[in-house]
Amino acid sequence: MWNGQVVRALGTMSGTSLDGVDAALVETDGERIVAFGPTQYRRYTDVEQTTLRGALGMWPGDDIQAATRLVEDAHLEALAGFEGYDLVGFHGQTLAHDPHGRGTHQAGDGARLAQALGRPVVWDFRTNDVRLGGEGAPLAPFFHFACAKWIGAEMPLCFLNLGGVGNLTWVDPRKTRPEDQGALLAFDTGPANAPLNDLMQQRRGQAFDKDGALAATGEVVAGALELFLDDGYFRKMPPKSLDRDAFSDMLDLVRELADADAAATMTGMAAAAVMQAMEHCPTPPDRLLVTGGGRHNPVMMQMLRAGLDCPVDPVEAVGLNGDMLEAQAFAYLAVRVARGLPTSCPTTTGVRALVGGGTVSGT
Ligand SMILES: Nc1ncnc2c1ncn2[C@@H]1O[C@H](COP(=O)(O)OP(=O)(O)OP(=O)(O)O)[C@@H](O)[C@H]1O
Ligand SMILES: CC(=O)N[C@H]1[C@@H]2OC[C@@H](O2)[C@@H](O)[C@@H]1O[C@H](C)C(=O)O
Repeated sequence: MWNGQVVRALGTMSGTSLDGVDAALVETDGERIVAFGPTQYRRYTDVEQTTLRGALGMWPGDDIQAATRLVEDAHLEALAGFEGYDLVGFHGQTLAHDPHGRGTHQAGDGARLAQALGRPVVWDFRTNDVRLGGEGAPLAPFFHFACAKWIGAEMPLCFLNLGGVGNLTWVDPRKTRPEDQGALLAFDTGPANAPLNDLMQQRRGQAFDKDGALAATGEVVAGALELFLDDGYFRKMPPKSLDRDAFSDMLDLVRELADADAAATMTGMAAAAVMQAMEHCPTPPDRLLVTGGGRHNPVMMQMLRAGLDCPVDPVEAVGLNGDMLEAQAFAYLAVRVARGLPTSCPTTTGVRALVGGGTVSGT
């Protein structure tokens, strides 16, 4: 399908923070980014968020009909305003991720979306990778490689996504293709915003620590931070990936702390996980470009800047859109799947061979 042609692809992402659906248009042939197009955000209501939260950890066959329906309907609303696109990359909502056990589960039926939209929909991006022994995540790295080319980078650099979970991609833009040996190294760094959000919900009834306001008034408690960094995940060599709630018991580490110190310490944990992760880079990167909601948190950004040897900037510094990068990634990956190009490789997910993840529904 579309061999070598530039197509207008719409990508969607409903991330681990459960805040809403991002949708973005990318013009690409599946190799080169030609242009970025319009974007759209459709927030989940509080009721919808509660339903999704209740479905976390569930698998196909469990009682997830309401969650699945609302994910599909929210996507249809997010996509309703777009015109003139050729196909859709539909990530869905990850409810459970256990790549070495039960697999990986993204809620939402791409075939239903294809029928409703009258366009081909590429979906279920992670299962093929897991079947071939991969982590099934992260998948954005092949897109990060294209972004590195798009910004004209000449030396190795890193992309860091600070979503619910953090993930890091080291890219060598001197390579020709993302699947070339030595072009990419990628993995999940650890928890980023998800446990901090859970803390804010428990202690303050707020969805997140806006602008790091609470953390800014507290102190990082070294003992709790050390216990956190003792976790075997940080010593594990990449590739490696995480479920949203893999570190949910880290809330116990700050249970005795006052709210502000607890928020500062959890922000410090997210930053420290990234610092540990940077040790795995094959060569020191020229710079670290940050995407995802955590780049809006000045306390988290300041901690990263203080702890790393390279410049740390939001991706906006190079003209990219940090709120939409993941949605754009799934637009790009959809075109790769449609063209039969790989979307992951041994150094991004640990998969045994190059694999193109995803099912194409509709014509
Ligand atoms: N102004 C802000 N101040 C502090 N934190 C913020 C701000 N804006 C967003 N965030 C954090 O970013 C989170 C949303 O990030 P993002 O949308 O990248 O997550 P996601 O895509 O759902 O996650 P993932 O990439 O893990 O799937 C919010 O839940 C919040 O914790
Ligand atoms: C299983 C799953 O949905 N993982 C997400 C999650 O959110 C961030 C991190 O954990 C990353 O591994 C991945 O998403 C991004 C988009 C990825 O696959 O690159």
